[in-house]
Amino acid sequence: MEKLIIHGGHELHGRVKISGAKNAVLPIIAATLLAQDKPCVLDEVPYLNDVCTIAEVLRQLGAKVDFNRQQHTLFVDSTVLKTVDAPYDLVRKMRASFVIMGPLLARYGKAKISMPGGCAIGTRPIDLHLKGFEALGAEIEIGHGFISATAPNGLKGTSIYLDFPSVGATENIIMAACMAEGQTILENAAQEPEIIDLANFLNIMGAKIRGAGTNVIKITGVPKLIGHNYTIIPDRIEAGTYMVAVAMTGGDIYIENAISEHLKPVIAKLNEAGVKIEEDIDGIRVSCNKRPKAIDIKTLPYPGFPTDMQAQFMAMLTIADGTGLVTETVFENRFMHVDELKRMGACIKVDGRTSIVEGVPSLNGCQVKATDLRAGAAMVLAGLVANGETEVSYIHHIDRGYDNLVEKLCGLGADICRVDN
Ligand SMILES: CC(=O)N[C@H]1[C@@H](OP(=O)(O)OP(=O)(O)OC[C@H]2O[C@@H](n3ccc(=O)[nH]c3=O)[C@H](O)[C@@H]2O)O[C@H](CO)[C@@H](O)[C@@H]1O
Ligand SMILES: C=C(OP(=O)(O)O)C(=O)O
Repeated sequence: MEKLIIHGGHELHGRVKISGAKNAVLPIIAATLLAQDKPCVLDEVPYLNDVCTIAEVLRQLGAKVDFNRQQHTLFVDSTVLKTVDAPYDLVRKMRASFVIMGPLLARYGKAKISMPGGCAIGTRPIDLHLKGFEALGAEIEIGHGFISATAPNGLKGTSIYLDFPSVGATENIIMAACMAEGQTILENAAQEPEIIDLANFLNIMGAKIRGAGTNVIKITGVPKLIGHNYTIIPDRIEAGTYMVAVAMTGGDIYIENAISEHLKPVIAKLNEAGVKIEEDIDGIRVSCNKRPKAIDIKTLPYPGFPTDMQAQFMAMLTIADGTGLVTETVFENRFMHVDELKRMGACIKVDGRTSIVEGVPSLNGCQVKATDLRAGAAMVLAGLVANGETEVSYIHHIDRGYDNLVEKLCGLGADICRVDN
């Protein structure tokens, strides 16, 4: 089993370049399934386990997929597919692969996908995706671990109100509606930058989508989409993770590619904690020369504070000056990092959806595990400031979402390596 070994206590200095966004590239790779003519070439594709998994899902459907890891490009030719069935062994590896249902349904009027199931951070139902498909005229059947959707006469545009601004449901419904007859109006839609990136890609392929990035998205169906090249936006959560790293270790780094517009709540909260942040068009400079101040955070859908930054901020609060409250409203079980942080000497009490984090002067390195992707990032951050050695296991979770983490942190002066034993 691979592990990360970290020796804490090094300030971070230098430059780090942010990779393409995991949560943008995954639905965009799914969207390539809509291209009936011409292949797509995606640029700034991060090398992540999740990208490899969805690429494999597309290969199983019959697409030709070639991932050039060095160039960060992904070639996808989905013009001819051989099946619309996605098997359990791949979908279970990554919930986000369920986002292929919308494009398959739009293009073929049918799709059969293994139930994605829950994951460590919550039960993560897909009822909103399915209600959207049904509103567009699809019939849904669930049985034997699979979800089948059929629309033999094609999908028809309609009005859909999402009970919650689900990111995945917004993406799946946009893609399903792209080739539906007439107009679809999606209300209470998710507004994340990754939704805008998906809509931009679909529009370049010939779709007619307006309003992405607001809570009302209008999609006018078109008969056909054509493959195109596209560059993925930088990963705001990766950028935010490096920002918190400096807040914890001290130092001064420049984060190339980071888009401050996408990081407003993260920047506001770091400012409140006393971290210095300077924004320009090429990136963000972050510096810190004292212990961060305790702050309160509450996760919310975009443009609120991102749940995918909650664990990293909690790691920061464990060594902050004062007591901070962390309230998680998006996922019901996203506090698994608490027990791991406590192993390192953190002082945290959980009360329902809120954690009360009393900052301690220092953490102590020990053996901990990555219980999910961002919890794993939080353990790495804690290890960067802890006394002595921290060993983080179950790092396959971290490899789902951080491109070249070890190399990037070493480049900033951290003492971290990957070992296999
Ligand atoms: C690949 C990807 O983009 N993943 C992101 C996406 O996940 P994902 O798209 O799964 O997140 P959603 O926005 O759908 O989920 C948010 C909440 O809505 C609930 N829900 C969702 C769908 C549904 O049909 N029914 C339902 O009840 C979920 O259980 C959860 O409690 O957005 C999350 C919220 O910002 C992020 O943490 C994930 O990193
Ligand atoms: C929860 C996350 O991702 P996913 O939806 O892919 O599990 C995440 O990126 O933190």
